[in-house]
Amino acid sequence: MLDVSELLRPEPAFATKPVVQFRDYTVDPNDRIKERVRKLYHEMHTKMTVDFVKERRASWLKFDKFKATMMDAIRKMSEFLDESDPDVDVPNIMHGFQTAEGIRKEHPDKGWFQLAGLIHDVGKILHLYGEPQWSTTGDTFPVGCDWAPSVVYRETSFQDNPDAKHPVYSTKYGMYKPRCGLENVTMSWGHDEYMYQVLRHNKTTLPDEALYMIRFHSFYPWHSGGDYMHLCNDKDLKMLPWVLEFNKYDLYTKTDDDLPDVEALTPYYQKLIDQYIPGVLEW
Ligand SMILES: O[C@H]1[C@H](O)[C@@H](O)[C@H](O)[C@@H](O)[C@H]1O
Ligand SMILES: [Fe+2]
Ligand SMILES: [Fe+2]
Repeated sequence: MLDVSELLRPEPAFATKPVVQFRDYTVDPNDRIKERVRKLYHEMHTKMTVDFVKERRASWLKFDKFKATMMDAIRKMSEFLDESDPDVDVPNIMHGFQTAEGIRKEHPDKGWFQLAGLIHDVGKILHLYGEPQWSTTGDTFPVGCDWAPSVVYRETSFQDNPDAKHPVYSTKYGMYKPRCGLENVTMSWGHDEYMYQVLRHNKTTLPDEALYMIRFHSFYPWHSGGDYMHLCNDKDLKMLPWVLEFNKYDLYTKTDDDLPDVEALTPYYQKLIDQYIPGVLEW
């Protein structure tokens, strides 16, 4: 018999555990990691307003905070543990290399894709320079319009967000026009948008597909939830398959057990950095 679920989203052979065990956001007060995750999103969903995002963008998008090469920034991720992630309990540097190596195995010819895998979460360096975890990590969603049903903890964690009472922001389209395109949508502030903007500011030669994956990889309510399609234009729909291809490696290579040998892999990825985003960058 044909199993339709396999047609919809085939389970990748490389997944480090059964796919249903990833992204488990059920609530369990006795589970240390589940409580860590729930509390982080509660704070995010309470405080992530249009005004907050405007203010953070105005500050971070000056790129006057520090200077570092991409490899230095990657190495900094060994000091960072993502508290929003139910599937990872080791420093984030491991996850970057796991993602990149997963991509490299199946797309050996696409250096740009592998590099996108390595750097996609490096925007979390925000936290090492003062940004709280709740506005650095976690899934993203548009601000300035109603929160869609597939946002995690949608029913229980937005009650105290001031935008819930706003006459425009609380409506389906909010401050947006139908099919305005995601590039014209203001996303919740976090590591995706920051990394995308850092790459552009520093004139990366990575292709559009890579930039798009990086910018929207945490937008699960869209790429996996199927929500917010009313804000998408043709470009977004054309890019969606790339975001989903990226997501396979981002999510299913996560494991705390089989950790990559960062030193041994560094020379290979340094070459890709030299090709696509060389030198000292402004952050
Ligand atoms: O907890 C994770 C983590 O913060 C990831 O980096 C982000 O991309 C995911 O969307 C989120 O669920
Ligand atoms: Fe991420
Ligand atoms: Fe990631």
